[in-house]
Amino acid sequence: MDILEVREVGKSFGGLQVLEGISFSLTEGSITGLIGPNGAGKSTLVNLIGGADRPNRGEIYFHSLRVDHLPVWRIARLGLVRTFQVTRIFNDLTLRENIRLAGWTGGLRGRKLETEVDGIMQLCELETKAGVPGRDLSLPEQKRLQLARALALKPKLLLLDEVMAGLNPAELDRAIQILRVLRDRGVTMLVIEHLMRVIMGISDRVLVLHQGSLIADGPPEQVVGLSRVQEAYLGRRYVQNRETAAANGSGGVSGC
Ligand SMILES: Nc1ncnc2c1ncn2[C@@H]1O[C@H](COP(=O)(O)OP(=O)(O)OP(=O)(O)O)[C@@H](O)[C@H]1O
Repeated sequence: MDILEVREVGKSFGGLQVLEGISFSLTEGSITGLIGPNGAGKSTLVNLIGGADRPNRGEIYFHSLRVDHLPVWRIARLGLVRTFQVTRIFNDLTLRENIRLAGWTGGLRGRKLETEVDGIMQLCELETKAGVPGRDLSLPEQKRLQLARALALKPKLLLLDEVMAGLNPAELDRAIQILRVLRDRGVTMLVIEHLMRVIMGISDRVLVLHQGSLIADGPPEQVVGLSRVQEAYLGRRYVQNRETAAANGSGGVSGC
């Protein structure tokens, strides 16, 4: 069953057309990677889906309910939650207070709120940091707190905007593992990420944006092998050289 439907969405800023004719659906319980070169329109698209901005054209449906005119807080209460590229946490509050505040904003109270916070800290491997102020957390801990805060809003669909940037390989593996657990619990995810290792490791499907249009949609291995996707990332000349090298039997370079 589809949890999200984006129908012919377009967005411009002044005279700049940033997104045009974007249409796709997300199946419940899936992880979809959203990739594309810098400036392709990925964050803008996620802003529109999460309600932080309005499309100029088209419609967005969450569980068949039209949401593109609703405020962020109402969309979040429906279970459509996004994280931000830049970590947004409260430095003066402890880690636990940061998560509790998010849960409170999402409508949880009393014992239910505390139990939820405990479960999220355990999942995100943050229990030992419960009393540490936001400002004293390491970057990986701040990233996991960002995810934890989003989870406290009880998302059905989670929009993750580059939550793994700056993590080392071991921390990436941990973060990927957490996302897999979330999927097993039924959370649908749309993941913006420049790290192909992450995209290839967790996505059931990959969407590719280039200059405001969707240029590919399919299983990860298939999508990264498409020459139009490699051209978008690496340029036409690079792809032509690579194809010539392959035809001459001189090997190739792995794409993207
Ligand atoms: N509020 C805004 N006003 C004007 N132009 C904007 C605004 N937001 C985004 N843009 C422009 O829209 C285009 C797409 O930006 P966007 O941030 O969505 O790309 P992106 O694919 O997320 O890039 P990156 O991978 O670098 O984060 C860029 O040309 C950007 O400068």
